[in-house]
Amino acid sequence: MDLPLRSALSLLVSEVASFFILWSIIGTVLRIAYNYYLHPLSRFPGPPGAACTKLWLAYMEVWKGVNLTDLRFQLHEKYGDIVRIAPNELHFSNPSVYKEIYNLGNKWDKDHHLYYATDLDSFFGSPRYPEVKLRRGVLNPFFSKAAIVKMQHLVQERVSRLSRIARRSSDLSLGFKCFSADATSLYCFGNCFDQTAACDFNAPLLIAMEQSLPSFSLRKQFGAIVWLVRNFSNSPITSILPSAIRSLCLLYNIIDSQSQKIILDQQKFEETPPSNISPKLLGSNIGGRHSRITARHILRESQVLLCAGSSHVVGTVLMTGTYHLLHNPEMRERLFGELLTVWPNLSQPPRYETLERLPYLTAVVKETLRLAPATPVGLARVVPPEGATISGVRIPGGTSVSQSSLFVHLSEDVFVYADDFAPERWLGPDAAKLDQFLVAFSDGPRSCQGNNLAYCELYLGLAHLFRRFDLRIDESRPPSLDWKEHFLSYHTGEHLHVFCSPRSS
Ligand code: HEM
Repeated sequence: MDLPLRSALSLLVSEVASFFILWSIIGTVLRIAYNYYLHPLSRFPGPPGAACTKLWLAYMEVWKGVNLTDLRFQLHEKYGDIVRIAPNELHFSNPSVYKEIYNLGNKWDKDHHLYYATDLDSFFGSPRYPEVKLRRGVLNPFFSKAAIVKMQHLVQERVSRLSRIARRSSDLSLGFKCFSADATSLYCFGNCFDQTAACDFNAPLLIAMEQSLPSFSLRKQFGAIVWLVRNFSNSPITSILPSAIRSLCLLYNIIDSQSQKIILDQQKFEETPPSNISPKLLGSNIGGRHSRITARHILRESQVLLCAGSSHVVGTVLMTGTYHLLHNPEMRERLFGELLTVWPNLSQPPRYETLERLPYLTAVVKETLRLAPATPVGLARVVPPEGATISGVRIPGGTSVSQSSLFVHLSEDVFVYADDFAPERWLGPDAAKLDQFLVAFSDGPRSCQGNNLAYCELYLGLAHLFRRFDLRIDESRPPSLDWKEHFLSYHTGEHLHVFCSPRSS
């Protein structure tokens, strides 16, 4: 190529590039100006940065390392009950608003900006209610109370194993997660992942799950990460990625191999049908984007059911309850005394239905669910095109709205001394009124589908631990409940190490 032609071409390339750069700068400035001055939400209070761009939240979370839950509380203190936390997003603080957003009448979509960081292919991450309705329908009988009661021996078996394995100074933060992963995998897939067998509960699946949580903030901003992990989790390229994303790749690989086993066993499942989820999902016609569920979908569902849905959350709740009980000897003794009334002989553990009727244990379970930061994130929903009235204010269609359950659970207007662990509050004369404010499983058409299984694991987990063992915190490693929001709560403090001395009778 001769020289004049080459320089003409490079001039053209640089002019086109400058044009696009200039155009995107003008576009960004115009978008920011629109968001700030003309956007339908511009009348709502909030930090100016949040009104201009959703990168403000990313900056606070990723760059400044702020815990989003703390930030929400601070913003409400400064700006009032309704805060514009992103250009198109409102967060509400008044606890009475929760049921206005999350209720059976509102078939509102989940906001895909939040959920694409989970996995849009799983039904948890799938934003549109009509797409998941059929799939929820297929699984409903499987997660019903009656089904859980019938299959409780699977959970009993795993909690007994946890009790056999717990030893001197056990890491119960991990132990509970292992128990829940085992119980859920056994219940859902007929195939126990046997995480409790790992030495000192250092199970690779649970460790990878925990260490991958901080990647959530990045995934939320850069959807490509989810795609990358999903398609290249085995590739050597992953070695150059940040450690939280490497853990996510590892998690995918572990679940992938476990799920392959499930899929291979499918034939066996079909011959022994009653208990597991895979054959019910596999091949069932679910309509929507995917007309039939394939083996690949099972992988996605397994990941959500096992990690986000179950082991991490159930584990966090059990750990929080145990932590508080171990710091309150009177409560521990009261619980033990009540358990003795239905479980006098150690070798004959009661059934779940019996435990469920114990008032104090029930109060402990409720109080634990209230205080544990199970899902601290604001579960964002999109207001339908016709708009909606929330908290007496007209909200335009297309707005993303949310309220973190912590704004209900920690509200002093609802729960007196809300920061204190006080199971007694669930036994007083006003207790029945409080039930509507326990929203750990959320509410409405996208509420937790595994809540019956979760309750079964919580009752059996706490009852077995406190009946079978004399427990004492390992003071050489003082535990802390500190955590940071990464959709779920990421435990940043020391794990709960407990001396577990088996009771003789
Ligand atoms: C204490 C334990 C648990 C808590 C606090 C909890 C809480 C929640 C919450 C708040 C949601 C709503 C999420 C959203 O709106 O995006 C949810 C959804 C879900 N949970 Fe749970 N969960 C627990 C245990 C379980 C268990 C054991 C399972 C089953 C193995 C399970 C399965 C699910 C599923 C499938 C969904 C998605 C429902 C949908 O998107 O339509 N969860 N859970």
